[in-house]
Amino acid sequence: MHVVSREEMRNIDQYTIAHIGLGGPVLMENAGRAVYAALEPDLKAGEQVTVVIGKGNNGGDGFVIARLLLDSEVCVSTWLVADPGKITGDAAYHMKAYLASGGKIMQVKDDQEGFRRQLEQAELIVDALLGTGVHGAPYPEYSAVISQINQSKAQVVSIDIPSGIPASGESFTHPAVIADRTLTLECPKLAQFVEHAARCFGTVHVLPIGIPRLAYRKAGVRREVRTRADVVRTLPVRDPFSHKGSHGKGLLIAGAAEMPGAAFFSAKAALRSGIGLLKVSVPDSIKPIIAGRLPETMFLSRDTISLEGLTGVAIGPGLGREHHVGLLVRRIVEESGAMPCVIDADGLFHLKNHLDLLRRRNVPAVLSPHSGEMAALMGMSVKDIESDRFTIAKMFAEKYHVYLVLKGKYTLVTAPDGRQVVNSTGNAALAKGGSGDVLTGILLAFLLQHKQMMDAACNAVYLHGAVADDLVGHTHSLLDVLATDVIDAIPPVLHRLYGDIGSR
Ligand SMILES: NC(=O)C1=CN([C@@H]2O[C@H](COP(=O)(O)OP(=O)(O)OC[C@H]3O[C@@H](n4cnc5c(N)ncnc54)[C@H](O)[C@@H]3O)[C@@H](O)[C@H]2O)[C@@H](O)CC1
Ligand SMILES: [K+]
Repeated sequence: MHVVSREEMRNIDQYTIAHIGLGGPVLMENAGRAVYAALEPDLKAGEQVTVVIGKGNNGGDGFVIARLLLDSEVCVSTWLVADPGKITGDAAYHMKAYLASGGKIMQVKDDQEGFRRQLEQAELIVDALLGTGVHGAPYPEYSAVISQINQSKAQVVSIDIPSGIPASGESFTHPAVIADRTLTLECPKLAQFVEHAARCFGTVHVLPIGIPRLAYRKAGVRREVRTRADVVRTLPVRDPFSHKGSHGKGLLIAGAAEMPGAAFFSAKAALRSGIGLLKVSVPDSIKPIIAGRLPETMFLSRDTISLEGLTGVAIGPGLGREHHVGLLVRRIVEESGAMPCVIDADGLFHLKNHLDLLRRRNVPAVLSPHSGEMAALMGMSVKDIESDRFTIAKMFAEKYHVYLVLKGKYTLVTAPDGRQVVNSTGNAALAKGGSGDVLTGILLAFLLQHKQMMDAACNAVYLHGAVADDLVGHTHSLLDVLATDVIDAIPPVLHRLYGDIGSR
């Protein structure tokens, strides 16, 4: 499933209308029908439904929905923020069809009191005020209606996007509808995955409206949401004649005297994610503790690290920030140029003023910062990163020729060529020390087993989140999931994913 900016959505719509020949009114009818079908199961006879309509095509969708509601058992009332005489194009087409079907229109500006009473009675509000076409802060008459909607006790369902939200995920301070549910048309818009805006969406359902995939290709959209089907299609399948050397020989450089856990979490997660052979390098002082708990691994002393015979490396979790550690990180990044190299946590810290090393590698490195680490790498604030994740990630990955795994509620994986994938799994249980170390281990293991690095990174992130979802969905709460729980719960989730591969 693609994720689009406002301009990309407009280009997709235009291509579909101009070159595929599905007219604007047809797409609008499809949109309205899809929304109606999503609403229908919850509609109750006699329920007060208020459809609030703006001047553009989002309002046009509202007219289709209102027309279909006329023939249902609910009591529908339709309110316009714009002057009906100023409604044009496809929206006017559907306004006429609505009126000709027996529908009535009220204008908010003509009956403010009536509108206020209507919102008080309403059980469901359909927000078709503004969609992807909004520019800047909603005009005053729209802002007033938005705040009335937000004060109402009714359930609010926004069509395509909560009104007022800039679709491309730009930061904003103006009012926007806070929806209980958003019925997004055709495909998610960037704003859905950007924190401030994302909080306004409520539950999201994406409703196809019949746009052919060719239109996305023509519009050059290269951003997707990772689905379970994508993971099942791309997970590596083991050759029955394979041996341990076929599944990667990895080295993990992690841990410090005061941070032994990080090395353990990464190593154990790599082992649980299928790595063939794993060597671990930790300081000698903590080796006895780690070795006792990881009998499946071999150990390399920090003083004699060599990459010979290895097929991949991960460096960073719990490494510490001393000067000599920085030298090691930079040496490894340079020497591992011909194999995948995952860099996380303190590894990223030590790279901050040496990012050019990344560009010299033959095999792109995989960096997995959270927003704080990304902010430090870029010399920006976390807020700046959060408000423009997609652009910053793309710029960074292209500039330094890396796979960037920008962690967060919607972890975003960006390839060196700018392709982007938004992860769809995971929850706030992962907001805890140790979670990132687990991901580093899964990343290392998957990079050494997948054909494509992008698939490896996306599948690792998906699995990590899916395990947390599985735990919280069955036996745990958002509070009590530990890194060790995530590692231990990898097997049942992988088991089910591999169960689905049989039929691929
Ligand atoms: N063929 C298409 O383009 C389709 C569009 N669809 C719907 O159309 C929407 C996009 O339609 P539009 O591009 O007409 O735009 P919108 O309906 O999102 O809003 C733009 C309208 O609001 C006005 N406007 C712009 N900035 C404003 C502001 N700050 N305050 C108040 N009004 C403002 C503009 O004059 C324009 O009339 C989508 O979100 C979707 O709901 C769907 O019907 C599917 C087909
Ligand atoms: K809307």
